[in-house]
Amino acid sequence: MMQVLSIKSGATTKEQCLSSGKLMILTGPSGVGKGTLMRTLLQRHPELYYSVSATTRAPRSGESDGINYYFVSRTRFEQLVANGEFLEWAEFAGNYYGTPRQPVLEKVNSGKTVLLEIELDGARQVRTSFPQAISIFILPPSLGELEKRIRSRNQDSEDAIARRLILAQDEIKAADEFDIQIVNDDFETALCSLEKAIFG
Ligand SMILES: Nc1nc2c(ncn2[C@@H]2O[C@H](COP(=O)(O)OP(=O)(O)O)[C@@H](O)[C@H]2O)c(=O)[nH]1
Ligand SMILES: Nc1ncnc2c1ncn2[C@@H]1O[C@H](COP(=O)(O)OP(=O)(O)O)[C@@H](O)[C@H]1O
Repeated sequence: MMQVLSIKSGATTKEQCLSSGKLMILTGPSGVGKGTLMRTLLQRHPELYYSVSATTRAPRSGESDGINYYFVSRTRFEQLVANGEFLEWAEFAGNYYGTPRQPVLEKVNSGKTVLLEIELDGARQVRTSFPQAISIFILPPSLGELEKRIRSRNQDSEDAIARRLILAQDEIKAADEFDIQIVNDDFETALCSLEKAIFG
């Protein structure tokens, strides 16, 4: 089925013709388990395409450039914004994050299912540019459990944790804007719901 999409690129707007590819947006507060769900999903379904974002955040231990993120300086990120290289971008907890435009469009146009794991502001931008995108919000069983998970990861400073917990409350309030809500309480159950959302 052919779909005509309107893609906003900075000040310009252009139309793209997509074949059967699907664009899935996955959003949820920090620590809810998005990364863990994504990793497991990609292991089980290597045909899915995960969009690697650019960020100005410093790499965490175990993260690699080009795999988890493209780690760039603020200056470089701002150049990429100015060149219209991002499908969407946002500032989150003091750092920039953005989705490289070209690979996502190429993969969707070639019929692939593309997964974007992005925060709320970026998700809103993509939903405006791609109304056909399917958006999923991952919820924690409680705020207390969310804090436990962020801390158990043992990767963020107290300041980063505090910022993420404040942002989490606003993000959770927006869950109803999304097409599908999944509570990540039992991991396997959440993964199964995610698979249903993606594969129907
Ligand atoms: N808008 C936007 N958000 C992103 C992008 N990449 C990652 N994020 C989001 O940025 C937030 C922070 O990510 P990260 O620093 O890896 O922290 P974590 O969510 O606590 O693991 C998360 O909500 C991510 O989903 C992107 O390309 N664009
Ligand atoms: N269903 C779950 N139950 C308990 N712990 C979980 C669950 N899902 C993820 N976690 C743990 O929560 C922590 C945060 O998960 P992570 O995937 O890094 O979150 P996010 O990418 O959303 O910030 C990790 O230690 C992960 O192992």
